[in-house]
Amino acid sequence: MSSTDASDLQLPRTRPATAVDYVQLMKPRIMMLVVFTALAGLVAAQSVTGVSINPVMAGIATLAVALGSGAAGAINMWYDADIDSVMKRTSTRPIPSGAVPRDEALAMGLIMSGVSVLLMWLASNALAAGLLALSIAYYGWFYTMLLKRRTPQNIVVGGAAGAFPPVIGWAAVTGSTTLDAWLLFAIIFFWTPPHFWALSLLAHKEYEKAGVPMLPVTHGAAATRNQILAYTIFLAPLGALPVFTGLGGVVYAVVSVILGVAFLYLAARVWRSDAGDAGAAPASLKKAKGLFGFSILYLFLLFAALIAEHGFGAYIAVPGLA
Ligand code: HEM
Ligand SMILES: CC(C)=CCC/C(C)=C/CC/C(C)=C/COP(=O)(O)OP(=O)(O)O
Repeated sequence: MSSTDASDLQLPRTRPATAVDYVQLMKPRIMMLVVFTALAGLVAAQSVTGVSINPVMAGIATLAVALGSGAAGAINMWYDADIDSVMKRTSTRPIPSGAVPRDEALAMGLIMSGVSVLLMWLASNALAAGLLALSIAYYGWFYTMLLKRRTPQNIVVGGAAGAFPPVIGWAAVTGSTTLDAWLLFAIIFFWTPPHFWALSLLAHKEYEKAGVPMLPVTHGAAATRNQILAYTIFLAPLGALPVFTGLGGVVYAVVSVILGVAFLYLAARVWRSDAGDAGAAPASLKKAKGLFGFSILYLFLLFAALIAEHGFGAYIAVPGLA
């Protein structure tokens, strides 16, 4: 099977599926961060614009983002079953391990996509629902089916899928988007390359085996380390930019500057190392792993600072009682 055609791979069921398998199909840990960034957009929009939505509706809109993210994950696993069977990291996923048949994962992904978009529409408005549909299609179709197997820029262009959630949260409140919402989009967009390429330095042999043209496979580890540093140099000040638009206050300013400096330090350590090269020192691989782990903490803390600053008070505000 060519790595650009996965559509007719058959993987028969070889063991009964458990609830855990269906949860895993939704990429739950990634879903949590996706939901968190959407929640930050929702909370910040209420605080900045003074518009508040019914807390039950806010809860349903947040649930819709979770369902949409899970749906996109299931569609990704349906299409990528051939790649996932080849790579050690992904070989125990529900489809390659023979627990869930591919067509079942696809059906689940499609049904959940429809339900999530409909829920979002009912709970908020057409713009938020449209943006949610766009991000599901962006990850499930554009990134997974068109970009991933074709170009080493796959995750740069495809990264936009994961950058939509704060904009969706913002739109769910106001029915529109502003520069601040797109600034949050830009932060996640420029965060994605260092996030993923740090991991790809450790996993490049696996991607090579699976025929996926990730940057270290096509351009080598040194070029990947350069790109990681370049994106981080751009991301660090970008992460602090909300302070200058009024979206971020003192808490956000302190957090974003500390996080930006730490990210730069860790990216520079990887840049100076031989991580990803043939016979790389174990210490270098540890540095790349450390950068990958920190990238997740970075995004979590940055958006936690936004939520802290704009306050859960706005999120739970009951119209008429505020
Ligand atoms: C094109 C974009 C992205 C790519 C290619 C990518 C790739 C990956 C990969 C390969 C892993 C390792 C998973 C594992 O070890 O099994 C991972 C982990 C993770 N990613 Fe990303 N990611 C992307 C975007 C995002 C976004 C937008 C978020 C959330 C906002 C995110 C959140 C996470 C989290 C929380 C983990 C750790 C949980 C886990 O290990 O499953 N990622 N990512
Ligand atoms: C609201 C909404 C629909 C959000 C969806 C966006 C979303 C879940 C983006 C995450 C992108 C992601 C985890 C890519 C993983 O790459 P991969 O699939 O190549 O990684 P893998 O090798 O682990 O499968």
